[in-house]
Amino acid sequence: MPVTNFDFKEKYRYQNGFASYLESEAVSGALPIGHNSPQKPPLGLYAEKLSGTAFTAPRHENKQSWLYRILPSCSHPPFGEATPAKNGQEPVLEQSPSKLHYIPNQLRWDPFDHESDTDFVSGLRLVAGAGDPTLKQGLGMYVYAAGNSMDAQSAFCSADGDLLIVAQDGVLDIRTEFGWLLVRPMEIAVIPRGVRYQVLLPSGPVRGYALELYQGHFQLPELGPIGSNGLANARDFQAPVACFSEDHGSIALDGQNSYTITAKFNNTLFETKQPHTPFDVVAWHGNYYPYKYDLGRFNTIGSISFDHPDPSIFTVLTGPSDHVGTAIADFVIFPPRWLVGEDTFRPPWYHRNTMSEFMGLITGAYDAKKGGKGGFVPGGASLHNVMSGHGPDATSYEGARNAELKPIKVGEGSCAFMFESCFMVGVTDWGLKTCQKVQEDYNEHSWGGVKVHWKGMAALEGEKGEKHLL
Ligand SMILES: O=C(O)Cc1cc(O)ccc1O
Ligand SMILES: [Fe+2]
Repeated sequence: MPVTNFDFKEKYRYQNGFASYLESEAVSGALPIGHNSPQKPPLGLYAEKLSGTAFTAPRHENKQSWLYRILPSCSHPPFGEATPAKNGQEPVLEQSPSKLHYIPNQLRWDPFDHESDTDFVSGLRLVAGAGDPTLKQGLGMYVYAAGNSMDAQSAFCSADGDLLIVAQDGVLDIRTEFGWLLVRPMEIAVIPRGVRYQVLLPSGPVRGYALELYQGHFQLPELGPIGSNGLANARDFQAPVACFSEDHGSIALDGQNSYTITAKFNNTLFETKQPHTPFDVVAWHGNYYPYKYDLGRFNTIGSISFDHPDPSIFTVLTGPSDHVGTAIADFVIFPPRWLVGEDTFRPPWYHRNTMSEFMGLITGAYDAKKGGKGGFVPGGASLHNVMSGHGPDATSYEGARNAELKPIKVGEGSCAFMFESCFMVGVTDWGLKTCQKVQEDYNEHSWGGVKVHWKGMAALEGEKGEKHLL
């Protein structure tokens, strides 16, 4: 049996702060003092650097960590093609632009099915995406559904990007090289490019959403005139503490290797087997590490006078492009909040956006869309691609148009979210057809009933006794 130190280490202790320079040692004395790579690192460990940016990236962007581990991560035979999952379920990752469907229609999905035969990796399904991980450009939008923990002797990693996981149903207990993250519904986690991890399901099946950012890293949005606090506060992000296992087998790469490492590389899965656990990091320091965040801690800001603000005020994390203010991907939430706007149509306005908007619902209902069968429901999704017109469904519009404008709290017990991207996204075959969740009557259901409120010129003339035509 692998010897672990879980029993005497508090498994769910975290270190707080966003993009902080952190350090953690599971055995005291494991971190070299004043050195990164001494001739003989303490306790017989290997020093290994994990870079999240080019070595020469400017200081304010530079991301890297030093890992002090029992064996270096290169100690494995070459990767080969991944063996098909035992249950025949395979992840859906295909993202070549020629295989994506670019369509101007508004799309909405019924809740994606729970799956019992999959684990987190085989249960990953690419729904939509843009760009190309080989060029470190673009993003992928996923849903996942898993009924099983990943094998205790396995790890997954992606060379394609940073994965932001939105837990919708069920708990993810994520073991990473840096330590453990427990991620419950209404929490998110970010696993940076390259970090090895294993997803366990302590309380049964899980379902959720994920966004892989092929380019750059997530950061907190600028706060501008909001000031120095608000939205997602840096101190509420939590990073793991070091936690390791001692099972290092024999160093020989002899074919008797028991630990499977699955690597996602250009949206293709590769696999190798090594005799030693990948979770052998005894200590680490740096600013490139996985983290989690409880969306309940979001400090929501809104209008206290009139008009519905842009949803950018709800940005939790942003993956910036090279063009200031234009995101490869924003992660935005719609948490419970007070609406007090005077003489204001309070739900989102009708609009067409140069950005694409993929939305999901973690729990509850969204104030611009009906729930219920055929509506926007938890575990489902919608996509309003570049310039696809959308807005409240007819019922929500009429309700808000006629509502008494007293202060009300919307979204009590609910949380929708949006992955907003500057790219036109293509939908996969799985997303459009195989999943069989696309709501054929989305347009009719939502906007088929929008009424004409325009009184007509004749009535206006009658009312005012003059022509309004210029
Ligand atoms: O389309 C949506 O429902 C998301 C959204 C919400 C909002 O408050 C303003 C703009 C917007 O795109
Ligand atoms: Fe929108």
